[in-house]
Amino acid sequence: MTQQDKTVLSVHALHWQINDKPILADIHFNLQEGQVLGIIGPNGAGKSSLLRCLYRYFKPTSGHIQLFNQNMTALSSRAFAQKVAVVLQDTPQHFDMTTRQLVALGLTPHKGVFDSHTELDDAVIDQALYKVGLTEKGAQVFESLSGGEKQRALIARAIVQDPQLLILDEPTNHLDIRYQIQILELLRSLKISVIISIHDLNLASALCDSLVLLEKGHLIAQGSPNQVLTEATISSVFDVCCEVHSHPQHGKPLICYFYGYDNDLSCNHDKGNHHLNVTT
Ligand SMILES: Nc1ncnc2c1ncn2[C@@H]1O[C@H](COP(=O)(O)OP(=O)(O)OP(=O)(O)O)[C@@H](O)[C@H]1O
Repeated sequence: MTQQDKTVLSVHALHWQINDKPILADIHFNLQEGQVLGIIGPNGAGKSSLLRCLYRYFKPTSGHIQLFNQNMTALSSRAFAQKVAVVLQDTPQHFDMTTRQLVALGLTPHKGVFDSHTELDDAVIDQALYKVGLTEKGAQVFESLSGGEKQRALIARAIVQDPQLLILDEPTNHLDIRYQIQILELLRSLKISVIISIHDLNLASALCDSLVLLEKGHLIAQGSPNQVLTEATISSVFDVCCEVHSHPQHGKPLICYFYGYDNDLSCNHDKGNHHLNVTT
């Protein structure tokens, strides 16, 4: 297989604007097969807008997105849904639907109009519920689940969809720390290509193969966590003081933040001696 064959998604010179207001400018990156790519950046940087372009909710103003070396816009909705699953932060309300019924919706793109529900379908749904730790919640009404349980149910639906590319907008939002780690490790274990937007930089460092850092709609850095998560870049883009160490377990960047932002602050990077110029 050539390197080009292994490129799942290729974004080139992507621009998106709305009401003449540029939101994304000249974004370009590639996603390789089986990799987890994290989209990071401050509030309003354009992470969700970029993902919306990738799952075809927004039409880019200009630029190209190729999925498996094919122009993404050329795919039918059904063909797209067979390849790409999406997990969003704000989901439409699914009144009266049980968790199991919601997860079963993931089968839809692979079913013909007259195909019936099979024992194998049930096994696939059981397996997905088990993977996200919701075996006991299958019969419960989806809307009555906690925020974190809903999030995990939506991930189970995406697993059932059996996509080649999974796009998730802040999948760890409602999750406690154990489930944040567990869900991201689960996504890695699926061995499919994944794009997630994520706020927690330490989680992004630990569990993403590569990162794309956005600021005000521009691509500031991309590459491995070691390449992107430097003290200078983090403090400039996120306007915080920090030190970056090597994580004792996996060796990737571990970011320690400094506190005291109520007043004027300054970071002294030159001396590697970060301090806040305030009394707290
Ligand atoms: N439909 C829209 N109409 C007008 N402005 C929009 C629209 N969608 C996004 N924007 C603007 O685009 C910018 C980027 O928003 P986006 O939601 O993509 O950022 P984000 O990085 O996901 O932010 P957050 O971390 O806060 O979720 C924001 O300034 C937002 O107000």
